Amino acid sequence: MPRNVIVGHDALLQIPGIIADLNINGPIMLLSGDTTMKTVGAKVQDLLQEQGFDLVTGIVGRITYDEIKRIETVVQKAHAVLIVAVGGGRVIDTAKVVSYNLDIQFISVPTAASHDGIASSRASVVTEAGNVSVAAQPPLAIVADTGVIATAPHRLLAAGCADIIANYTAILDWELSHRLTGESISEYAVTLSKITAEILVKNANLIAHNDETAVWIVVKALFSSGIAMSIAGSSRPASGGEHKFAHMLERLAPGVALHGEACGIGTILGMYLHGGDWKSISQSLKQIGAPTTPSDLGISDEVCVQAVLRAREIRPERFTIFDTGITREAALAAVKALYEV
Ligand SMILES: NC(=O)C1=CN([C@@H]2O[C@H](COP(=O)(O)OP(=O)(O)OC[C@H]3O[C@@H](n4cnc5c(N)ncnc54)[C@H](OP(=O)(O)O)[C@@H]3O)[C@@H](O)[C@H]2O)C=CC1
Ligand SMILES: O=C(CO)COP(=O)(O)O
Ligand SMILES: [Zn+2]
Repeated sequence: MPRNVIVGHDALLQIPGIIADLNINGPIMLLSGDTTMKTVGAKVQDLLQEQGFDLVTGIVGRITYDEIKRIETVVQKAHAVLIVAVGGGRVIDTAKVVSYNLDIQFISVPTAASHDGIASSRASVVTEAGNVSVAAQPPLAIVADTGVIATAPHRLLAAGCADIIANYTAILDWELSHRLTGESISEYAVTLSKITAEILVKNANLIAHNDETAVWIVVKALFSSGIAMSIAGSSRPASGGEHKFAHMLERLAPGVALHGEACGIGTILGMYLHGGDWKSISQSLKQIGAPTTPSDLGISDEVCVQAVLRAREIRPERFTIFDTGITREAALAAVKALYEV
């Protein structure tokens, strides 16, 4: 669990103080993304350098095992003793794995409320066989500056909400697997994951505004969902069939959707296949401003059908509704239903 969680306006200003309290003895590695390095990354760099910290910077690319190895080498060459990760989910996940492998601490500084990996002890790594969920280091501290995050495009905030709404089907899938395959389940993780999604949906009208209140609500939900994953010791409470669909969609149509956007569509499909209230999932996503159909993403229905049919190829050991022998006709019907709301 993170030791320090700071969420609020101008939270970035507290980073030097947090690091000073650690009494570290050695350089700090600041990791960021291509875009975020030029804005928030540069701001954090200035703040730390003004306080005299010895700083090395690095840009993180696509999160693959090769990229993780590359960053590990950079961190080792710099003799860095702490990582400060400033960026979206990709940057934070990379820092989590690198710090775990090198046994050093890291601080999570999300620049967008776009994913629930802000606090979790898991990371999602892209491999040839699809995304794998690996054990990683939870952050020592989380610094979420609501002022900064509110300036990110609304698309990112909506994607974060969709990543939380995915908890509904992630839990249904986990319970299904518990009943059918005897997979062990954690009542605490299930309850926290469900409540997180419910609170978020209850506040959907506030989130549509994209102001600091909205960011505050979403960041708290992302944090809470990450803790559910840490309790479970796996991403199960927040990642079921809808995530397998999303990871397959990313493979079939790379870069067309943000992670959370693909998960949101996967959640409607998963809920439809479970026979649950998929229309209300779709309505909540629409209210928040997240995409709900393939055409919203600018892809064909057929790609979406293929992602439904091939979702079971991702992490086959994780049993979900997408692993129950879905026919092409059923997949077509599910994708068609996306346009009904
Ligand atoms: N470990 C876990 O439990 C979880 C992990 N994930 C993982 O997280 C990733 C998804 O996270 P997501 O954040 O959507 O993806 P990215 O980290 O790829 O970020 C998406 C885009 O948003 C940009 N961005 C970030 N912040 C800002 C900002 N303030 N202003 C403008 N642009 C910004 C990034 O720029 P830049 O070029 O700087 O990167 C990037 O281009 C996936 O890899 C997913 O698997 C998701 C959920 C849970
Ligand atoms: O994205 C996640 C939860 O939102 C977890 O990632 P995985 O699907 O890779 O386990
Ligand atoms: Zn996710």
